[in-house]
Amino acid sequence: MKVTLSLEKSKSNDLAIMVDVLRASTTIVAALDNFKKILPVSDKNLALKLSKKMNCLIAGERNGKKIREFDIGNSPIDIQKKSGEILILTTTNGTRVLNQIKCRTLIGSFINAKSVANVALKLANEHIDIVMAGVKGNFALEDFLGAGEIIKYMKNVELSEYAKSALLASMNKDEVDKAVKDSLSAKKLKKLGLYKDVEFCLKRNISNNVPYYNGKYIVNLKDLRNLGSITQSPDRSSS
Ligand SMILES: O=C(O)[C@H](CS(=O)(=O)O)OP(=O)(O)O
Ligand SMILES: [Mg+2]
Repeated sequence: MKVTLSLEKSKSNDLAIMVDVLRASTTIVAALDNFKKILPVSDKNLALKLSKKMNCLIAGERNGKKIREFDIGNSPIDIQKKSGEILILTTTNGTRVLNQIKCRTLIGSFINAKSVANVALKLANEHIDIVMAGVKGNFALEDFLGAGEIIKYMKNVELSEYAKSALLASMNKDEVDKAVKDSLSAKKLKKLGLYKDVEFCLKRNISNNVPYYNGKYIVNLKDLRNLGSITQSPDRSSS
């Protein structure tokens, strides 16, 4: 099994794991405790229109700040106080990057690293590409270290040098925590009074949820019973 690392766009036709530690991936993992499925939307006006038409909760932000007309922002802590059938979500990077990936896609973070690694190894045929969301096309340290945390749980795989670098960089938990807390994304969230989200996003393996994006919705694969239905890449021609 080959494991590679990319920024924004995926190099795999087999399986991708999208990582957006601060905060979209963490919010998506946390939201699946109380929502059946999540509709990731890239455009905020479309998201608002859909939420009215489908009469469901809408969450999202731009540049870290809650979008004014939305019910909540992109906080993994706040989303745990809500529940429902469908959640509509749009964020600055994570949902946009998700909609650009054409192969089967899981969503990973620090809070579900072990579970997403295990499911990825069961689902992939030969190539897992971990796709860092980054920030508006730029490298984001927290996504690199989050990818490394996931790779930690992938034994007997062939790592690219990029993937190996992420693994090496994520070995020391205290150093990882300090680096993420000092990251540009974390500093932005701290300025917005959202530092508690940063601390939450650094918790290790508090969730077994494994979000899977089927080209329309994000659903939870945690009990593995659904695996049989997703052996092939979804048809994303319409998205
Ligand atoms: O909502 C977030 O924490 C970030 C905002 S920004 O990228 O730091 O401006 O968005 P996300 O899509 O979760 O990376
Ligand atoms: Mg981010």
